[in-house]
Amino acid sequence: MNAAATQVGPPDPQVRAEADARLAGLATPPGALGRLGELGAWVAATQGVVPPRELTDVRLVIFAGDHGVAAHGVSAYPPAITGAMVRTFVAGRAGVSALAAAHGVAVRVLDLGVDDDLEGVPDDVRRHKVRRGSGAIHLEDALTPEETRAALAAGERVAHEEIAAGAQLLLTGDMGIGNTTPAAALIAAGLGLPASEVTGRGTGVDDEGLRRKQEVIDQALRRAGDRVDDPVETLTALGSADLAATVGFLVAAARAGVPVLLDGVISVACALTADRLAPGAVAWFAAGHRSTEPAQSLALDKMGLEPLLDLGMRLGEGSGAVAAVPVVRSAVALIRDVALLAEIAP
Ligand SMILES: Cc1cc2ncn([C@H]3O[C@H](COP(=O)(O)O)[C@@H](O)[C@H]3O)c2cc1C
Ligand SMILES: O=C(O)c1cccnc1
Repeated sequence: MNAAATQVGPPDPQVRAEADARLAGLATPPGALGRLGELGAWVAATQGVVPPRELTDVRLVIFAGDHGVAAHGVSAYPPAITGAMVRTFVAGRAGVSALAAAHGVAVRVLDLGVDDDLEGVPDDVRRHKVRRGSGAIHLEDALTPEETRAALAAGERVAHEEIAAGAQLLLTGDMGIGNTTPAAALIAAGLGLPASEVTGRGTGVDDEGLRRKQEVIDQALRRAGDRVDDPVETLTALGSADLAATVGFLVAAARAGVPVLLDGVISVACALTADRLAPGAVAWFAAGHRSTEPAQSLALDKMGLEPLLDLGMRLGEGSGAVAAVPVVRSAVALIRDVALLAEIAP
């Protein structure tokens, strides 16, 4: 991954204009499709064709890893859950597995930094591993600079593999106890906000846990200092292997011109960081849902993204993105299949 920020061009503006014109000509009153209309036009522009093709190949990649902060009282659950959930994704029995099966979304889980060797789990899951666990970000860097580069490159490689295999729409998911802490820190760093504004309850910490989590984020931001001005340095200081890989994946998808549906606070923190690394990348992203985590809404506002769903979800795993796939498919069906008013008007 080239650390120097290089601009990413938007979905084809001419195709977008053609899609907007088709939308305006459909046998529906202007604006009657609401945001479904705009969403269909956006998909057409990302594909470079009007009407857009049906989204038959939709793929979710879940990046898993452990986080040193999890040993410091920032989560309602113990770190051992991370490895157990990786095995549950492999078995197809997690929350997101049920949604993905219902909506025809392929799921791939990758261990970038789980603090467990995950013996017996398929090699494909483990072959991108960068390290076991990431540093406790209030006390030390999450990663070495070499590990950050390796994780960014791994995410980039995975995006290219999925695109080469035919992905038309990509989704990102996360698994890692404690990961809402580095995600909130990345958002605080990217938006220049204090810990008090970005900290949420994650898996459901009590008031004492929330206070500890805010202190950890505050201490981490103070420790990182002005390194937060650089997105790669931010990942080294405040991120993790799984988050850095997600950033690499998002940058590569945007550069390759493949649209991405984002999930909750972890996915959105990585999208914000990807857009800092590759300005303009955000034009290839849509927001699947609004999470209850405050940092997610702050980052979505900053990126100008309006979530498709608002169901009070706070699961992660890519679940909010997968739940929004039928909405995206609905948008495509409308702009593809509805007659033009000119064809039917007497
Ligand atoms: C059983 C279980 C399944 C999950 N699936 C996703 N998460 C979510 O919760 C964790 C983040 O929240 P925090 O920062 O508070 O630890 C991540 O693992 C995230 O993927 C889960 C958490 C648990 C306990
Ligand atoms: O916003 C999310 O995706 C989220 C919230 C809480 C816990 N895990 C994930």
